[in-house]
Amino acid sequence: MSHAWGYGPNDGPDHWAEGFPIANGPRQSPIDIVPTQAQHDPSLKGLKLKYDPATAKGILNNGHSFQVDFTDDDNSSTLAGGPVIGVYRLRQFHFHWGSSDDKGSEHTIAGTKFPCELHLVHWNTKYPNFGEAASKPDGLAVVGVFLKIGAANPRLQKVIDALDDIKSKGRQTTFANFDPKTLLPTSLDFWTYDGSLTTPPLLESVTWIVLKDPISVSPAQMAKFRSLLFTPEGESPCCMVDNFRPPQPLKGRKVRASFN
Ligand SMILES: CCCSc1c(F)c(F)c(S(=O)(=O)NC)c(F)c1F
Ligand SMILES: [Zn+2]
Repeated sequence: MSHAWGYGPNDGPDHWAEGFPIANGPRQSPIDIVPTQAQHDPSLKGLKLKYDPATAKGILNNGHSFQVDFTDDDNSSTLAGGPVIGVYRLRQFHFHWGSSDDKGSEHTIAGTKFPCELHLVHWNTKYPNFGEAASKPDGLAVVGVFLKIGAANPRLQKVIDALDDIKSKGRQTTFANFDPKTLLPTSLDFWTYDGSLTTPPLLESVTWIVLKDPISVSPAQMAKFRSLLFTPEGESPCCMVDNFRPPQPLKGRKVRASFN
């Protein structure tokens, strides 16, 4: 039975538990991060991110978001340090955003929503491949970065310029020579907690690393995100907006901060 899911009134986050009962599990994501309730953990190491631009492969409209995929058959692009043990390989990055600037992020900060959130997905090299890792409690590490409305972000422009080629679901094109480190804020201060994928299959395999500082995005750049379609060519067009899951119950989890 196919578990078709989306973000609409009939297949959106309120319905996901029908096909994915883990949606009501103990470590679901995203969450509302309350800075005053996060505990500074001085034992947390600094994030070690090493990304080789040559590993950038392609950009795809997957019908839920768009993703930039990376070759992950060696340790050319990796995450280590921070809250994780060992080395995690970069698999892809993608975004979640709103239909207007007052919503769009998945994580929130003391109830504050951002217009967009970037996710960089990495998998633990103690497992043989991404698929195996995605099913293990320490299998994935996702770096989340908030985007806030401001000046146009030149670091986003190469991604934005590719969107015209992937307007509809299933469209993809090459996307070479890109260093995702250029998308990160100067400070790598972060909050971390144990969570899940925020889209089906909602696997509880993600160590979340949410950066404290946002990067900028302009209204015109956000308009380009919102010009994408959830739908394939030939179907009545449905704008790709509001592709975010709302915050989920913390269920006793602790959020740690790498900073004071
Ligand atoms: C079967 C997963 C394919 S890779 C992937 C993804 F495509 C995705 F969208 C998210 S997310 O939950 O939406 N954001 C963290 C992930 F975590 C992922 F690992
Ligand atoms: Zn995501």
